Amino acid sequence: MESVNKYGYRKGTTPFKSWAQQTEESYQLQLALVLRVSSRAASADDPNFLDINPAEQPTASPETLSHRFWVFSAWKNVVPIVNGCLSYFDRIPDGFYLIHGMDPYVWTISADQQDMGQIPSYESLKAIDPCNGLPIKVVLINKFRDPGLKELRYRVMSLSCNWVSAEDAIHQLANLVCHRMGGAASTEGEGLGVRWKECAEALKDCLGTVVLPIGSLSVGLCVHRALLFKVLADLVYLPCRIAEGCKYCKRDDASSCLVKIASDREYVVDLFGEPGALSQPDSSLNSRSSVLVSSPFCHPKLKAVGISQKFRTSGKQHFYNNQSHKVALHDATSGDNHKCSVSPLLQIDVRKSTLDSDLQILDSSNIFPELRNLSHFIKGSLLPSPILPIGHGEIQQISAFSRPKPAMMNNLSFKGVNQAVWSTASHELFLEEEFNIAWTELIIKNRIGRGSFGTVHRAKWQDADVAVKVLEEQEFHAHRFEEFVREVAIMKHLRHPNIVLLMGAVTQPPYLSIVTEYVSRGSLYKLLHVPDSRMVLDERRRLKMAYDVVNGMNYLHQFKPPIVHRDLKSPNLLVDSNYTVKICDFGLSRSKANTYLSSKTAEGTPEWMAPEVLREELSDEKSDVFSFGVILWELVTLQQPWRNSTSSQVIGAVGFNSKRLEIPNNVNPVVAALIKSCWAEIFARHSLLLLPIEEM
Ligand SMILES: Nc1ncnc2c1ncn2[C@@H]1O[C@H](COP(=O)(O)OP(=O)(O)OP(=O)(O)O)[C@@H](O)[C@H]1O
Repeated sequence: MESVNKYGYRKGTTPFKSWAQQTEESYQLQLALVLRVSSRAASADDPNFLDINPAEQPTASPETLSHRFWVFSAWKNVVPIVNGCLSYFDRIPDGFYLIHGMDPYVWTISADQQDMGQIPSYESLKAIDPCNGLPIKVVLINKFRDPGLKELRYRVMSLSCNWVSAEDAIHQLANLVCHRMGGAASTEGEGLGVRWKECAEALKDCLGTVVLPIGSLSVGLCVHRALLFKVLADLVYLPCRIAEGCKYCKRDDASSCLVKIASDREYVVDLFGEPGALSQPDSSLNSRSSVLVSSPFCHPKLKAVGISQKFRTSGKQHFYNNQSHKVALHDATSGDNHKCSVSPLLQIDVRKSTLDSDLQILDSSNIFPELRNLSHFIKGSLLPSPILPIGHGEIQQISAFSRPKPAMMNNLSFKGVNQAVWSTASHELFLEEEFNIAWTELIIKNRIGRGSFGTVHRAKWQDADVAVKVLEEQEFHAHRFEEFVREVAIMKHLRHPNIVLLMGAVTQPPYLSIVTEYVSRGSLYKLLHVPDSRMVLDERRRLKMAYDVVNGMNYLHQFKPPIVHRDLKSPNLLVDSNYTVKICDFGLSRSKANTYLSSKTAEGTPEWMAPEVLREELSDEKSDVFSFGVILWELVTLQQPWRNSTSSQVIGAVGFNSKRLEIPNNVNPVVAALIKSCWAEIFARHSLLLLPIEEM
């Protein structure tokens, strides 16, 4: 084989091979590709093939996905394509890239042996001299190297708290993408292709590389719009795939986005003419081979196939029916601008914001790194997962985790406690002798605080500084005792720098107590609300504190089974000598939280509580997200939440009148957006802040 450079061109020349050579290689190559794709197609026999369950899907590497997309988008009329170019399963990873101006065929037949079946590496593309006249351009998706994309992601996050339906979300995302990538256009004849080339060339010059971050493109073809839309849709877990064909252009790499709404309906999203408009997948789309977007939800009109209700069944039918892959489908353009139904998950009545007002540019340059992690928390904490209930089974589950043995333990039993209160599980739990601390081992010092469940003292235990919370009630009612057991059981398995460390418990009345590490600066609440707090705690330190809370809460929410605090508030956050924040007081707080409307309305602390908790409705990790929003508000404003309102007024305002604390204008807009997203109604928090666990 002739010597070629790594981009598939003969060194110093344009690619050239004899006709016979090309035919032979072309045949071999197509055969190999067909075999490979056929083996992929065989997976359609798997009844789960189309099920959306990302947890079970191994995540493809950026190179693998880029390669697949590149080859398929360039060769889609040569080989049969299964389920579009990027499926619902595929999340576009950071590092994904799309190569323009270079044919995968040329690359493949001329690549070195070790590069066969590979995409040109990112490094080799990055090393191309942009001035060498080659038509190569690489569009990169990587939020870490792309401030434009980062900013778009923040904007989507901030928009998401106002979305009331999937349709709303799609509409705003499509507008965002369209607006960003050159605006609406009815045909590519309007010069978009030319404008894209000009924009790409200018960027190449300006950036000094052929690698163009997608967020920097001011003009985008349909394939770029589709990629950007999918990236943003992935961010908010809107099921989206990219398929061949586009209503507006006839380019080889024409692509469109399809979104899945409800469980068995998918629609093509318009990203050009009428951004956000949805149409049936079998509407006429241009592509090189007149192939229309085929959809497992939309059976070919050539054959009468019954409508299947089930996604899985539809998928199977789609793949069993050979013709559905590449058939020029009946043009069903009439009435294809379908206004989709609202997903039940999203049917809530929250305020709608106009896109214009949301399109304000957020200055990403002054985003502190900590903010990335705040978003991380909001995302991470919202992963769908069962809540830790308060029954015995869960305690057993928790106790399956191991705990290092403390240096010295005694053998106290529970003689003083009414045996009737012991359930089997909690009894077993407490019989773990390593856990008990004798009251006599504690050297009690000054009193440091008082909460609704007891008095807290500073003490020494085995030369360590500890805090001892002596429970108010020592004559235990069964219910109370279980609360005590619960808090201890939960805490004893937790190990995290942002969670107060449990040392043990005194389990013998009249000294029933919980012993934790001593955290020297006391509560965050006290620290924030003293007159010179702004001097002591500069903004960066306060954001770092928010990040600590994020970290600790993420740990609790990721715990198996997840732990919901339910009473997250600044008085329950302790600050150590290094200003590290540690979360405390969970366990008991769950039951306290449940009783606000019934018994504690007047004396409780509803200022941090989520509306659903105040209304005594079902709550989960998202309730903690709301409370975190209040803490973040306290950290940036240094004000006390609802300072001039009584508890009952707060319950009425937040719980029943959708009122929220005011965010002053001088708050960093990114932080303000984060706070607002924490304060969305629970359904919006749930459905649209289901964001991936990764750094923003
Ligand atoms: N481990 C600790 N180290 C240092 N100070 C602590 C520790 N635990 C609690 N405190 C202090 O004791 C105070 C009372 O704590 P406690 O957890 O009993 O009540 P609370 O959280 O303030 O109120 P409530 O229990 O009603 O929610 C805290 O505000 C804090 O200042």
